[in-house]
Amino acid sequence: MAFELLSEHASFGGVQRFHRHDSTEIGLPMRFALYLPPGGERAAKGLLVFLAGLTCTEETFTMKAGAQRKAAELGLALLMPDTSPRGEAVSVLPGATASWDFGIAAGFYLDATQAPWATHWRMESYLMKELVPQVQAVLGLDAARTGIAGHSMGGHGALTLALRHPGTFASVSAIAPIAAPSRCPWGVKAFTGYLGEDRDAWPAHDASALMQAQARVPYPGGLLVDQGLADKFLVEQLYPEALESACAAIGQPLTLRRHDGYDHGYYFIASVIDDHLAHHARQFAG
Ligand SMILES: N[C@@H](CCC(=O)N[C@@H](CS)C(=O)NCC(=O)O)C(=O)O
Repeated sequence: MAFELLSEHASFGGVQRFHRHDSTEIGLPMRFALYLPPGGERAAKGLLVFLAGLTCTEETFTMKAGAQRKAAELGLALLMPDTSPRGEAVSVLPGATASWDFGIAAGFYLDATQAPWATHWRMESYLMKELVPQVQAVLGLDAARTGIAGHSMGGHGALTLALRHPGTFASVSAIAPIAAPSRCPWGVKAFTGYLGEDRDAWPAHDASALMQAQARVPYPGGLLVDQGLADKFLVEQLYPEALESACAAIGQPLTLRRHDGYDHGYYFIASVIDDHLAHHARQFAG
């Protein structure tokens, strides 16, 4: 595997790196960010994959969440992938750049089945078969020390990938996730475009529907979800209550914290990120 190094920056005794690599699954070069705690690759006690939301790149969470301080303290590596394929080959596709909630920067962490997206919009296979295993190999870490988290569209990604790939992650958490995409405008637009109009294909990528369908408790160590109550997307797009009732129905422990006054943005993420890192580190240690 070849990760081209684009830049690196000392950070809290560790190093923040930005990389590019040729992705086989996407069929294009992809960028990602990787934080290594003090001691470097082989010193990391765990890996947290953090998936960002609509309009974001691999830089957004990396630069705005302030997660490196706590990651250094806990000895965690952080992997921040990009949110979709990019570049000339895909920006020419009709609809790829017309809106901020579909196409580029809106990959929804799934493999599209519909033309023209199915060729490159393969974010699930990219993460699960390519990027995460390659980074785990570099760090010498396995599933027992790998967690996944995300914000908004990335919260949807974290929850759905954790439920669709049992045994791949030790822990999962989300901040303001799109918890029931089949019933919100962002999700309906993305699923219609990427998965097609036949709604039978949608529940397999809907966190609340997936949770409801689990035969046994998938994450006995518990899920952590934070949601701001001044989030302008809460009522129309996020549906944390759907995830809450699905977890209750199958007995999945869930800590869903609702925070007065916090909006959808990175000031909220920065306010709760330390708790998310601690949530994952606790489960790696166990
Ligand atoms: N562009 C949208 C907002 C999109 C948005 O809030 N994106 C979230 C994820 S869903 C985000 O993290 N944006 C990047 C940022 O805040 O830096 C709007 O005009 O309302």
